Amino acid sequence: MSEAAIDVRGLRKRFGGLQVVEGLDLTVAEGEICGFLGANGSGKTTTIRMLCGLLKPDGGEGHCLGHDILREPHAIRRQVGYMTQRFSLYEDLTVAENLDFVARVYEMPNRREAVRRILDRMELGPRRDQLAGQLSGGWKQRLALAACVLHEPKLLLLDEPTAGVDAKARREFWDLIHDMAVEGLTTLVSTHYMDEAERCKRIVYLARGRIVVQGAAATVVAQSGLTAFEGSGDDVDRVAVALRHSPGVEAAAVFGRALRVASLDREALKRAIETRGGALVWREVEPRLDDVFIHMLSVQGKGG
Ligand SMILES: Nc1ncnc2c1ncn2[C@@H]1O[C@H](COP(=O)(O)OP(=O)(O)OP(=O)(O)O)[C@@H](O)[C@H]1O
Repeated sequence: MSEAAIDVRGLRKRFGGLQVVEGLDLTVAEGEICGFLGANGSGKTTTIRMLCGLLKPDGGEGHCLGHDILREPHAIRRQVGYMTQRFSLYEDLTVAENLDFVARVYEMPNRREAVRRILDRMELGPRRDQLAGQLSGGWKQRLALAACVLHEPKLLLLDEPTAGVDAKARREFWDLIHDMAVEGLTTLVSTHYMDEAERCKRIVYLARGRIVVQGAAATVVAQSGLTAFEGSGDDVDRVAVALRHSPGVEAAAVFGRALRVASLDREALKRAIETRGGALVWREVEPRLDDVFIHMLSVQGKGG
């Protein structure tokens, strides 16, 4: 069993009257890609900032990369690459100049070689002399990632790194994360995208500053207890409206000519389909990760 890169217990943080993180235990193994999920405001960013020593927890203890999170935040910061939601690049500097600047901040020996290596690694070489401000969203994120890993951190903390980036660029960004995991880099990444959650070895779901579910995506789905049905036909939108307000139906979503419904209450869901399922052709399907998250978000929304 590999050593844990992150191992914290009972983390707590309060802002004014708001308890944002409340007794959070988290272990992430070395080389693991761990997805951090949860509704807006559930405490993901706050946790990430406590882990990398940017924010002092009110309580709790533990280690990040073998360093005590309370006593050795500086040592942790040196070995962590942190990409914030609003990563700022110097738009009027070129790609290479931005990276050279970061290398200076980290006082890296042999800066020129380090920048050349990372440009190659991230396939940014052909864009090295382009102004950062003129890059597309996907390339900007890739440059931001390059800047985060330039000093060869052991842990990457990525806070919604691909928000607003197109599907191809997002997929390539994740390919890079997986390539680096092979070399032993640990990643904790917050995301609201289900396809990204499915690319993590393990996901951790946060609600009101506590972990409520964690495990491999397939395990989380299998343990959810949800039943899902799919109906197909011409009248899906009208049937969706009718079903959405039926007892026992937690979610009803239209995908093209298919209507997907899910519930924890199998019998109530079947009754709803029988009475309000219209002329659609219905079949039971496997629940998916998005069904599970919509379920958890609705439970939270109802104060559960
Ligand atoms: N410095 C701060 N001062 C006061 N309140 C804060 C501060 N930082 C965060 N909060 C509040 O703490 C709560 C949790 O915020 P946090 O950014 O950790 O959530 P999140 O899960 O990352 O959300 P999102 O998915 O929207 O990024 C929010 O209600 C936020 O407004």
